[in-house]
Amino acid sequence: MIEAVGLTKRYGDKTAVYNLSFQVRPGAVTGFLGPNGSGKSTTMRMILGLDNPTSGSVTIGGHPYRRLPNAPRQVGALLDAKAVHGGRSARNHLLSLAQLSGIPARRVDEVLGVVGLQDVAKKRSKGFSLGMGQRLGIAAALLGDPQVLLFDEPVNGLDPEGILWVRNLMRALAAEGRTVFVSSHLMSEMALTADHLIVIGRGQLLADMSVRDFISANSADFARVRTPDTDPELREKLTSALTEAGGHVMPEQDGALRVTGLPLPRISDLAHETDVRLWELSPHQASLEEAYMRMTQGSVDYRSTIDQKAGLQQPLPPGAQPPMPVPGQGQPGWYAPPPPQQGGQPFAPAAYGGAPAGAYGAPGAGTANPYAQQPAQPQQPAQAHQPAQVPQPAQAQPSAPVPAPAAPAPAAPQTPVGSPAPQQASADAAPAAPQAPAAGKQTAAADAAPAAAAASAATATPTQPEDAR
Ligand SMILES: Nc1ncnc2c1ncn2[C@@H]1O[C@H](COP(=O)(O)OP(=O)(O)OP(=O)(O)O)[C@@H](O)[C@H]1O
Repeated sequence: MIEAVGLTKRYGDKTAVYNLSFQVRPGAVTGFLGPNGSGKSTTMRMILGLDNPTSGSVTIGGHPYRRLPNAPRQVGALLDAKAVHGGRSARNHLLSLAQLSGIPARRVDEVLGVVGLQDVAKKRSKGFSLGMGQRLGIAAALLGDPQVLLFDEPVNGLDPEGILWVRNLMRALAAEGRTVFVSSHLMSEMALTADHLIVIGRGQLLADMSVRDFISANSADFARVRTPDTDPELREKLTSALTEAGGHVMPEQDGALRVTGLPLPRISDLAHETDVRLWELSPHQASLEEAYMRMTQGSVDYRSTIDQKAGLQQPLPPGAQPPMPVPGQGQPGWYAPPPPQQGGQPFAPAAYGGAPAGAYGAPGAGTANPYAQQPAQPQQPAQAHQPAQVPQPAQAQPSAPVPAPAAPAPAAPQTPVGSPAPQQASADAAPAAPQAPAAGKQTAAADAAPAAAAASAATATPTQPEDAR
């Protein structure tokens, strides 16, 4: 179990993490969510002993990482997949990590197979795509068969098959009783992968609850009502009747109505009484993304502005109107989930069918390796959001966001890990790191542990303390 108590980290006058307390329990996938710059990576680095807390503490199995007996064999992590020595082959990279911790070479080949890189094992990693690099980082995290795993944006750059594979991997690892802590900006993915969520905003805890509770607490159920497209008057008539009855009606871009405040039978009765035919009346629960937007909208530091294209466009002629928003492409200030079955509601994992095969439940074991033919297409990680709004009044948040500290310093943190390799300073630290971090990837944290990279991936020790689980 990972336990943070009053964890605070300041960089000069920038408070990256403030008074954060939470537990990450074994046997579940715990998602770690928060807007850009909210402190997720900083928190993970403190968990791994790469940054010292300004105050508070964080332990794994009751010990700070640096005092964990044989830490590399208990904790695996993927923090920065790009931080590898590009001149080394994937196999040699893993081999060097394995040798540090006495892991047999055959384990290297095992994890290469688990992540689907066996066919490119001898290729230099500098030629790897983003997704292939992520797979290599995940392989390094798995190398030691650790009980505690941390993944910072593990699906970044993975293709759909890779995303599905990571989802199954995380769930399989948790099902084996391991502690799995994973950050992601992909809400739809988190909804399918995580059991529990820890949400932070501006370094402070916003929520610590199950995914189901999080969605219930931060969204309102609503009904979707559609009247015949052929008769717009019916829509107006029904809107008036529903509003008079105390309902809250919002038009959706495709012409349907989103109704809150009235139960479905009442909506049906009102439609009947006003002689309005319905083409649809369906119950809906908001998605995790919508609930997340609602919770974190007050904690977003970096927001897009409208691109005015100053001096680059002809002004509109007098009397001309700017183009209307295109249905389905969104419009500022309005966030409506897509219609059901088109991404608005998470697909049930069972929909993917079939038990995953292979180690850690990796699907497609034994199938052709896509990397032997062509690299994976990187995909956009987090989307740049317009400030999202949902048509419900904001819910009370469990805690107020941290008062905005000093001017934003969006410098991305760098980690010295090429593998999961958190550094270790204790006397029982693993030998010095065999890998030279990629250029520019040296630790930026002045208080990072001295170099003695303990590959987070190391063989499982038969004497792992139970409390490390
Ligand atoms: N070494 C550092 N020195 C100074 N400021 C830092 C350092 N590391 C992080 N910060 C700042 O701390 C804040 C939290 O950063 P962090 O990288 O932990 O956020 P994050 O939630 O991981 O963001 P993202 O989702 O964009 O990866 C940011 O404002 C960042 O600029």
